[in-house]
Amino acid sequence: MRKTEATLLLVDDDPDILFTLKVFLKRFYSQVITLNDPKKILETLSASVVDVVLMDMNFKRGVQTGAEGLYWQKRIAEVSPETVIILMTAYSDVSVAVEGIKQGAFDYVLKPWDNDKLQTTLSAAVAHARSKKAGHKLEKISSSDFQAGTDVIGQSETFTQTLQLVSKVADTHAHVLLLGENGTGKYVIAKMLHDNSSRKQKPFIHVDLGSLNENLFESELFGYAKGAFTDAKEDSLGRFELADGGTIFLDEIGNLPLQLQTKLLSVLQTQSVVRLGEGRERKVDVRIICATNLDLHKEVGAGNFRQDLLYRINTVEIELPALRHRKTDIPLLAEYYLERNRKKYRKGRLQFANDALKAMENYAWPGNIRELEHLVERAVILCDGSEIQESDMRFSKVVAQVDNAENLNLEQMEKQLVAKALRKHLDNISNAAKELGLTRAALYRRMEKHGL
Ligand SMILES: Nc1ncnc2c1ncn2[C@@H]1O[C@H](COP(=O)(O)OP(=O)(O)OP(=O)(O)O)[C@@H](O)[C@H]1O
Repeated sequence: MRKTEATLLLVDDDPDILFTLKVFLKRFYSQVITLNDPKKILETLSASVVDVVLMDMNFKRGVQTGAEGLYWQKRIAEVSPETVIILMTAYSDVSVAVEGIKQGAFDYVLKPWDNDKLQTTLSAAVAHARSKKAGHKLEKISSSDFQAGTDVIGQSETFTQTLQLVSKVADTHAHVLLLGENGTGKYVIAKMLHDNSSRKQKPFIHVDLGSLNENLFESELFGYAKGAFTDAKEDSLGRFELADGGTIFLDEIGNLPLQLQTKLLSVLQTQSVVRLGEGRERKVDVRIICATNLDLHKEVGAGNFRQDLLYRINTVEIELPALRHRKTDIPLLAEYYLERNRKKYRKGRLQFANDALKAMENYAWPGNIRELEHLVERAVILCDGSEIQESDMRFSKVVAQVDNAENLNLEQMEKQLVAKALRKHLDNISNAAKELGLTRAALYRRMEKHGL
């Protein structure tokens, strides 16, 4: 078994407990440090990057108040805010551990511990430590090296809660359903779930179900045997088999026609696929993550989506907030994309004027982060001076009214926006899609839906 790259720090005054824990945890984690004296915690944190501290709450014989544990928890948070803390306590002292959680500890473990439960808690804590680090990169925004598409930006309360949920479920087998408007980061979060799971060394396969027609659906997902149809010159693996041992991300699942939903359900039930033109079942070990911008519960009510399929895929539902509902993240994201594009287009010093930042915060962002990304990129390209003004941002006027018009029928609003973008770009799909913050496939689907 491959060990997870993570450093754990175990603190307990009982050497036997430290020894037993260390022997067990060394099987799973690359580095396990032990301390029998909490006074050495701060020194250790300054010498090593510690992902998770697992700490007893009482260090003096006969003292069971937990006050020491709470004290050290606070000190750890001050010197190493990215480190995640798990408290260890006896059953009789759970109330103190709960107080620790209120003060920011990730979780607590009861003594005597159960090895499986301990390992589950620790792996969730390690995943959480990773997402904390990802969020923390923000503070280094002007100096960090950006890697296209890999940073997950956001510190608002709403988004932090989402990340906490992500870290809790990442390293489990739970099927996850990601909900949220276009461009809210469903793909990014799906990848994050995979990267923080024990499947991370195996493939992450993305399938845009909305762009597969009925003919392609089976051959793409389940594969085919040579001769299954005219162009099938040789055997071919489907996406499920490609994802074996890893994760398959079924995007736009809400757009899957009913007859294909039945086929997908059968794969999920049997955990096996049958290649087109072949009789035998092939077992696959795949974690399923699905995403949609539709309200699937409503779609079930309307008879457009199978309830049994919904229950198969939504063990955990994670709702990604629209950008207009995480306003404090707008300047962070804008700065992030400004810096990235400034480097990409080799521009010198460049910053947002106050009016541009204000306008961004007040804008409705119907295309969410993808729209912001495109708008900032365009502004960086077009801006001649060293300050991006509101006028460089080119917000869509109709879109700007969306927030005030939230009570209006969203379908009508969407139709209006799509029609306007098409008119403006003289039916050029790529440009209209870019302006709306949609993929070309997503725009086509909306055109079809609204009969445009
Ligand atoms: N938290 C984030 N920090 C930085 N960039 C982000 C974040 N979330 C999303 N993005 C960027 O926003 C864009 C859209 O994200 P993504 O494709 O994950 O959204 P989506 O919800 O899957 O969209 P759609 O529903 O249209 O498929 C991507 O370029 C992505 O890199």
